[in-house]
Amino acid sequence: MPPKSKTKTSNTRAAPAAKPQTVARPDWPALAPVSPASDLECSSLLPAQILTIPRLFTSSLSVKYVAFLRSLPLTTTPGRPKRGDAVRVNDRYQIDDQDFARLLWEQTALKDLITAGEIDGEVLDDKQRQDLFGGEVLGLNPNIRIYRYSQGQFFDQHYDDSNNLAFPKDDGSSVPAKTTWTLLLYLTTCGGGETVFYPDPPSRKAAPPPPVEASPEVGLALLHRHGKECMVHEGREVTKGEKWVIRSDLCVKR
Ligand SMILES: O=C(O)CCC(=O)C(=O)O
Ligand SMILES: [Fe+2]
Repeated sequence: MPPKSKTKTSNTRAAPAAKPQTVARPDWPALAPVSPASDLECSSLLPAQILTIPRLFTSSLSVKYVAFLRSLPLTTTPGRPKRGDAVRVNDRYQIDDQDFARLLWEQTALKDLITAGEIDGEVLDDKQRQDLFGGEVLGLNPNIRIYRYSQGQFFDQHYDDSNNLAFPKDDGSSVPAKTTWTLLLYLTTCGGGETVFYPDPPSRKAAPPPPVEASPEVGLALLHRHGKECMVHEGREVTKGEKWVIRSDLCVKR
């Protein structure tokens, strides 16, 4: 059952990423057709905390991906989470795939939109962009996670941690990096399944601001700040259909 109360759980975290599988890379379908960055917009759902890019994946690409992702060996959440880990009830596949992370970054409009730093129609300068993304953006975390939530499945309230990694460069070397924002790319529209964020009250005595909800939409990319400045959030129970998500993170130089 999903949580009844919407009160904030103080220190629940998403379980740390499991060790990437040492299996062959999936034969990911070509990332086409995609819309050019000039046809898309990056807007704030909550300024400096949550960004959205509708139609990052076209609907035909999303449909193609869902059909392909079904063929992957997804694993249903193992029973009880470890102490302190959030309850997540869904089917998941995870792989360390730097080539796919690079394609997802470069062949969709993501790289152009994020590095151009045009948000809500305003172009950020270098300093503003680095402040927003937590440093010099390198690309996407090679740790790719695929989620399928069927009816009744959900991801309980938690925070997402920032992780350190060695970010792979084209020449085979790597740069010290850390993750600063979560990327959720929704491939389907479903009943329920909203990703809901609970902003902190401005002071201890103030009433908590209303939650901010994002409903899964075909091809919609959502980015949210994580690590120290992560808001408590959850994936609400899916009530109809299936919710498919590709998850990665923005990486910056450490
Ligand atoms: O599926 C969702 O809506 C939320 C996923 C999430 O919070 C996570 O991957 O950490
Ligand atoms: Fe999360």
